Amino acid sequence: MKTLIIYYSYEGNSALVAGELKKAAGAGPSVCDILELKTEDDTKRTGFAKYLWGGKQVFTHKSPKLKPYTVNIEEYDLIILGAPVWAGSPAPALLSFLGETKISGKKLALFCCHAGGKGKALDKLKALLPGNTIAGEIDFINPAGQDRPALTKQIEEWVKGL
Ligand SMILES: Cc1cc2nc3c(=O)[nH]c(=O)nc-3n(C[C@H](O)[C@H](O)[C@H](O)COP(=O)(O)O)c2cc1C
Repeated sequence: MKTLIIYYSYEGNSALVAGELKKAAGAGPSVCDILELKTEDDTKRTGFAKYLWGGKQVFTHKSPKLKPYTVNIEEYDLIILGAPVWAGSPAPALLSFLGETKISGKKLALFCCHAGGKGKALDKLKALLPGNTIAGEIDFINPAGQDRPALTKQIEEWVKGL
């Protein structure tokens, strides 16, 4: 089984989940690669400016330019896609990736991180991935602030079911 995790994280929560997923999906003989999406503009904003800047991207459908990456989707049996929720949608950086890289006929699993209001983020993500099989979806409430062993266990269980 060869798995690829593709994720974007602005504040580390989705990165934490991706790291735990890699440990779980890469256990034993399985192989798990990881692709972190990074935006050209990697300025760290805080407070109200952060929500204004991020929310504007969502509402104007302006997906940011990504830093160069290489990926060969066809190599993988399972692709896990994840991002934080921004204004009820997947963070635009993940949408930039999906606009550039066609994923079709694959087995996928989706995750998102949020602060308690995931809205329809995972449904919106699924709508962008027609022609694939969605094997699982899961969401986490700011996991960086939660009990780590419980998170690890939850992720191991989820990965087993994919
Ligand atoms: C621009 C912006 C918009 C956000 N919108 C939402 C939202 O609609 N609902 C929610 O529950 N959390 C929202 N959040 C909080 C993040 O989804 C949450 O903290 C998540 O765990 C961050 O993941 P990350 O650390 O991987 O970036 C927003 C955060 C930002 C920066």
